[in-house]
Amino acid sequence: MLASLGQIWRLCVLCAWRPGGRLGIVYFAVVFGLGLVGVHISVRLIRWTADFFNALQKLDVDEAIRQIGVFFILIAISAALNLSGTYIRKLLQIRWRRTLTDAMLDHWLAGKAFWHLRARTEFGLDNPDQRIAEDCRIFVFRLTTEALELITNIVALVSFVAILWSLSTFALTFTLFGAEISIPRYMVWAAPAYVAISSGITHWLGKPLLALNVEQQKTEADFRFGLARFRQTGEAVALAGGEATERRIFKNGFEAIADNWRQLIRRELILGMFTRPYMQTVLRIPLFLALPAFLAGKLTFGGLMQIGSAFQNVVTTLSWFIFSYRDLAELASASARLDHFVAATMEARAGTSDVRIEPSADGTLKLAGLQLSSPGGRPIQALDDVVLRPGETIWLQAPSGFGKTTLLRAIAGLWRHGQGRIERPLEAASFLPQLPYFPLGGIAAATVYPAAAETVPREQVAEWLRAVGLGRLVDIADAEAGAALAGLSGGERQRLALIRLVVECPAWAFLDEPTSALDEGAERNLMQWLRGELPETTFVIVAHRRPLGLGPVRELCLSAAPLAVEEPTARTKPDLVASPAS
Ligand SMILES: Nc1ncnc2c1ncn2[C@@H]1O[C@H](COP(=O)(O)OP(=O)(O)OP(=O)(O)O)[C@@H](O)[C@H]1O
Repeated sequence: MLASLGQIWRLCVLCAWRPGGRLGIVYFAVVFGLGLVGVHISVRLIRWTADFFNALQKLDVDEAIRQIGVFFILIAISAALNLSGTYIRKLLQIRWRRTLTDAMLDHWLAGKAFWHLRARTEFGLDNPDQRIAEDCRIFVFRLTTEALELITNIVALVSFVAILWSLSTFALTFTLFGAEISIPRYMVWAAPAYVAISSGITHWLGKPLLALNVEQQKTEADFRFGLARFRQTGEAVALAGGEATERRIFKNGFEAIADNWRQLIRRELILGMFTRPYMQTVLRIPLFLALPAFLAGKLTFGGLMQIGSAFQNVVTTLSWFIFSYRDLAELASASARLDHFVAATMEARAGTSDVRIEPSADGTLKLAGLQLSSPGGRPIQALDDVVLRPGETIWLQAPSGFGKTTLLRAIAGLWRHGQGRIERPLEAASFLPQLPYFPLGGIAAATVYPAAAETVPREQVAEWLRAVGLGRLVDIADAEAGAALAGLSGGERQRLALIRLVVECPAWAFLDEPTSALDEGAERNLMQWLRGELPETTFVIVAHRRPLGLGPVRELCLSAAPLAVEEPTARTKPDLVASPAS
């Protein structure tokens, strides 16, 4: 309980104290103010109940008609308050959802936490995308609804108890085991006692809902992610004929949803078996309790209805916890997931590493004592100390799985597992991964990524596209690129991605198998064009064959780390072969 309150508080600070979120506090105050006026109207309605029923008892037609008019005015005000309160609350919800989503995106992107969190194993974080999209929505929606109701209910409770106190002047007198017992103002004590017992039962019955809600959100997100991933990898599945396997995976994913759902609805049913009759009886109980006083002539008919109405309001207000239990459980589970998300991103960012990255004083790239390993500690690659000088073109080669990509990740500052020192020039470096990423948007946006499409002149983009043999994309450079990009061959994608280097114009470019899908002629032409565009750039290229078209190449050969590759012929001694420039 205290842990949940702490989580909710931390998230509230994220919503309300960020730029754009503070105005939400004003909205919150306005909705709260409207809620207070609403409480006042409810109090007035209790008095109206007495006036109206007393007029009926006295058969006073004029007064009864006047009270009907008063009733409609009160209801009209109440409806206006309710509608305007709901409208402003929704404005508040979108505002705080935006600030909370911004905060979560900041946490996810800062310090490349998203990269460290990409596998759920290391930090135990599942579906970060769902936490940002869905849990932020649930949290803000539930928070603004439940918190406002809670505060308004507390104020309302004070008002209604005061009325009940002033009306319950009579005592309940009865005989128990020969002793006469009298409980003064028993209507006032009956209400909290009734609700306290009921709340205890509700909490006892509904407690498992919290864990079940968390699990439900996780299974739903896993299923959705599986479908989205399938959409992206459809071609591989179609070619492999993997539909039956995919079907089985989806079936298992949905079974996990359905299994948890069954447990959830069973638990809700058990809770409902208590809360449903409670909701229905709560409106009748006060009449039964006040009946002795009415029959003894201590209350008028109007007084009976008024006290019944006051009691109902007290009990309904006190019962907020019971009625809202399911929603509160949802708020608590969304808070727990978001809080865990924030903690995991902070932990991922703060993670220390024995692979030290330091600025290089002389513009060279130095690797010293570098031994990278897998997250589990298995040595991956071995490399003797080496110095790479500006202006060189370096070909980094080794058999598959020896750790070439991992080395580039370490140089980029992403890979933390292992030890050693990397001295890097401070100037901008560009990294091109094996599978280039294409963002949503037009061809132009995909071409100049990560720069924004608007920052590069259209004619320039067209010129580059023609230069790499993709002139046919020029006419649709601004159109939605989805279909056109899906139709690009592997080699065409690599050509498109290489344009990005020209946009960035880096001092150092680290390329991971940039031309693996191109024939030698196309590779030579493309790389000659690239060298012409980037005469000063130092290229470090991971490839299985000697890069063409970039002039003299220095070859670095990565060797297997001890026990890194389970082959009978694997070398056990690290060795580095640096051939002279050729
Ligand atoms: N996140 C990870 N967790 C565990 N092992 C990993 C992880 N990433 C890479 N590895 C392992 O590290 C080793 C080196 O992988 P890497 O991708 O660097 O090889 P590579 O030389 O680039 O291979 P290829 O030429 O096939 O692309 C492999 O055995 C791989 O399974």
